[in-house]
Amino acid sequence: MSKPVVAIVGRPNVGKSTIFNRIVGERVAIVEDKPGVTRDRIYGTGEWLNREFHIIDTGGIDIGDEPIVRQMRHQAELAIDEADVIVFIVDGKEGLTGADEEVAQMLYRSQKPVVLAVNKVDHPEMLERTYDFYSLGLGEVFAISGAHGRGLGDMLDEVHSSVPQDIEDDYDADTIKMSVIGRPNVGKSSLVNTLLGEERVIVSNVPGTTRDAVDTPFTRDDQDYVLIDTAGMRKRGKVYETTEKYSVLRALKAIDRSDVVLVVIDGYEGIIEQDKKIAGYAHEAGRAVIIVVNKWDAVEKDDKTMKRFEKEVRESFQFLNYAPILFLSAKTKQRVQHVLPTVKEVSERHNMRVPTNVLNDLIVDAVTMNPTPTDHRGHRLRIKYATQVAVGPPTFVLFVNEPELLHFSYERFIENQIRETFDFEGTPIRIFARKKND
Ligand SMILES: Nc1nc2c(ncn2[C@@H]2O[C@H](COP(=O)(O)OP(=O)(O)OP(=O)(O)O)[C@@H](O)[C@H]2O)c(=O)[nH]1
Ligand SMILES: Nc1nc2c(ncn2[C@@H]2O[C@H](COP(=O)(O)OP(=O)(O)OP(=O)(O)O)[C@@H](O)[C@H]2O)c(=O)[nH]1
Repeated sequence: MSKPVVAIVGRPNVGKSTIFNRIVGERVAIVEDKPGVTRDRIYGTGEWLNREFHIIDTGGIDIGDEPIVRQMRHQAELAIDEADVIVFIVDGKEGLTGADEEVAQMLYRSQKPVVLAVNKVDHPEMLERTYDFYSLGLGEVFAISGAHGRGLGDMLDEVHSSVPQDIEDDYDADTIKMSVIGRPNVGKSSLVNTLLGEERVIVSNVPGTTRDAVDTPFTRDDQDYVLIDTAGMRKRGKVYETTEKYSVLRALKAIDRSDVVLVVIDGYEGIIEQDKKIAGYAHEAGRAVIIVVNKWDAVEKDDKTMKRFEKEVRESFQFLNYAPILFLSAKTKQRVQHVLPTVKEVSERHNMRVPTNVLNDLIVDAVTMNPTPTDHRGHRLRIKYATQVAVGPPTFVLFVNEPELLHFSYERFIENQIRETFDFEGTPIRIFARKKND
């Protein structure tokens, strides 16, 4: 199920980041605990009434040195193009401004669902400051205080009920949904074109999903695939589309709807921080991942170049240690024929199930080899049994005496044991501990 996208817009200083942090706060902290994964403060994941959503603070998208009103216009455009629901924040302390009115008109015309929130209403006696904002014509006005966390629940209820019903994907379960992501200019469009132009690929004209994205379904060797959001790669010439932060947003949305993600890096230019960030999202989302080193034709090579680059990839993307690496050239088509078979393989592993008895034998052996940790009180982790509870990605639950005793390093050890026994190349694995009393 794909997550709806909620965008926050509003003038500088109205409290967008404060509200963003309130909504994603704890989750960001959890994510940052994991090694190798970097997060910025503009995209986050929130959850309300059991539904997860992406949230973007458009104020953090750097749109260049422009007068405020123009920047706001770009931010609103971006929100209108990309979001399923827009949260428009205004400042109850300052009151209604001309810039607010201009943005309100754009949002109104877009016909996207808009939730209007008046921030900095820190005390009930300030409620009357919200009345002016009804004149914006956006319906209900939610009084909130980002600083005190007041009113956010009602606001999120409204966000929740404003999510359009038709954003689910409707591909059949056997179709492999894949996307090609990466920073600008690494060759994503070229790779897609080469893949689709390959012999024996039958591209169908079926339009994509109910969303604004344009997907490309095709068939190869009797396997149905769909390339998610290939139109998203087109440059549409809007100011914000050239910014780095925007390309992250596109990637996020595509990742969300995919089973398998091809993370493209530029073999000629090398790896930069932005590549890691984009790859980090694919990993966190639990998708199968293939690392594609493109433009390999342009690299001056000796017999060690590939090994050296591979080492660099492994060091830069430690959290993706399970991902196969393909060196290829979208331009000369060299080794592009390996892409779809690899996509199919990793997709199968992403959906692989391990029999419970085999899994438990493995755990017993693992514990014999490397005893479970104890804490400072001498309490030892005891794993009573394990079971696989989900696929896509394979997810295992260990039933234990005290879940807190399962530390990252032991979890990693168990993961490695699972990987040594079963071929899970290409897919992340999740392991959770649950308390089980005797
Ligand atoms: N009194 C009051 N102040 C708030 C509230 N929410 C945010 N502020 C303050 O307003 C100022 C701006 O908050 P930010 O969250 O940085 O605002 P922003 O809209 O993200 O600002 P930009 O990053 O410039 O776009 C800060 O000084 C906050 O402490 C609130 O609910 N009440
Ligand atoms: N030498 C070489 N050049 C390539 C290869 N693939 C793409 N290019 C070139 O790299 C440039 C960018 O290619 P695109 O396919 O537009 O890259 P993109 O990642 O889709 O770029 P954005 O749309 O900006 O995100 C173009 O000039 C391509 O011709 C390759 O395999 N080898």
